[in-house]
Amino acid sequence: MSAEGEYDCIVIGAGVQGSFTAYQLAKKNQKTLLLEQFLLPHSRGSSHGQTRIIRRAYDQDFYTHMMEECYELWAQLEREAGVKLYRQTGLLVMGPENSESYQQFKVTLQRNKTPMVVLTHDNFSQHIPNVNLAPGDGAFVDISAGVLFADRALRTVQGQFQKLGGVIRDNETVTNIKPGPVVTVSTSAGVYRAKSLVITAGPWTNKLLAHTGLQLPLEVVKINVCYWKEKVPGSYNVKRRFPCFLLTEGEEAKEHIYGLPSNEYPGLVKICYHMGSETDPDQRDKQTDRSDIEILGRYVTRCLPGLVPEPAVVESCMYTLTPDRHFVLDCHPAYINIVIGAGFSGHGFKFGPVIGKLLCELSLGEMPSNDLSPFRIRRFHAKTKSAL
Ligand SMILES: Cc1cc2nc3c(=O)[nH]c(=O)nc-3n(C[C@H](O)[C@H](O)[C@H](O)COP(=O)(O)OP(=O)(O)OC[C@H]3O[C@@H](n4cnc5c(N)ncnc54)[C@H](O)[C@@H]3O)c2cc1C
Ligand SMILES: O=C(O)[C@@H]1CCCCN1
Repeated sequence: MSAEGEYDCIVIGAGVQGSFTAYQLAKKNQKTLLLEQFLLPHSRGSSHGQTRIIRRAYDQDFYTHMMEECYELWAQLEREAGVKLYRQTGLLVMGPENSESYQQFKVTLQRNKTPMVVLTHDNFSQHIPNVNLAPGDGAFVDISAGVLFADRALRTVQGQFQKLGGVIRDNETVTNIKPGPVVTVSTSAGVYRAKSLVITAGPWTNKLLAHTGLQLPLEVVKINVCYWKEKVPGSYNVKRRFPCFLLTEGEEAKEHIYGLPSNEYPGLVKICYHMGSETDPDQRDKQTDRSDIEILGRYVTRCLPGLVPEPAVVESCMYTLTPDRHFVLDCHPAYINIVIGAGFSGHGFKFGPVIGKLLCELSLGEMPSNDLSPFRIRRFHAKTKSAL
């Protein structure tokens, strides 16, 4: 297609997944439009903030496998744009030695021959000062893990997309989608047509899918992003090689507690709980539940004695959860030229480059370069409410 307002592909949502998808499409010479409801950059979705964890440590092989290529794609983008997007810190994984969840993480890394170091109670504090390893807990370090500079990554990939001729229209909300061999997308500012459409709308996915007669079992929750003050400045700093960490489960909680070394805000360590309470993405801050902060406070008191046990700064972010916490990467069940990337369940940032590649392949009708069976819509079976 060549007339103005006509594209090969339209991508809705300029978070990490939509931005990487648009970039991959432009790399394949597709005339691509990336639509975003808010002025960029913004902090209303799931991709804002300075940092995210990147890791190979997972409790399922398919994620660890996907990360192989993904690390290479991150490095490729760094080279292409001449920016640093990743800092290696290692990821300290801790959890009850005999629990299924901790063992799954450990065994998955071992099976995949991922570089790792197992720590013992005897040598733990020598390697990781200022952290108390609970009695009965095991610990190991995923060596290649680290921190991604999230905001910078988003700016970079959007910039590369534009350099390839891609068009970004921000401050433009998609108000309607008319499926067909040529998809028509109406926004607050105009009407566009394309051969294919990719929906990567994060917490707003079901609102957009309603125009296509599909609803997915997604739950949107607000996460309190907490920063905790170091009693002695620098003691948990990235420059002192303090790692990212992940507690698979613990005395305080069933869900993960995780943290990143102090870096973006001097003297403050980011530690969060991997769960929140349900929210409407348009009224996020009406959700004021702070029970996660109480859980974190108890954990900090018990295990991180060098931190003040109440957060100095609390920011907000949202997860879009699927029932099994695996992503949705698939074509629309009724319209093959509408592709959906959703439900990243609080762990999708690190996969951005590979997800962009996969969604691009789906929208071009190519054979996906990864096995997408864990991510297909049909796994929800009866839970998928479809009016089709
Ligand atoms: C606190 C927190 C910590 C996390 N930590 C990690 C981590 O350490 N490692 C990791 O890998 N992942 C992590 N994640 C998860 C990761 O950040 C998300 O999986 C990822 O950002 C999801 O990106 P997205 O593009 O799907 O969604 P979003 O970033 O929400 O993007 C969707 C975009 O679509 C736009 N949009 C929606 N509707 C419309 C419309 N009608 N018209 C136009 N535009 C529209 C929205 O405005 C938004 O910009 C974390 C998430 C949070 C919240
Ligand atoms: O994706 C991640 O690596 C982190 C781990 C813990 C929960 C939040 N996300």
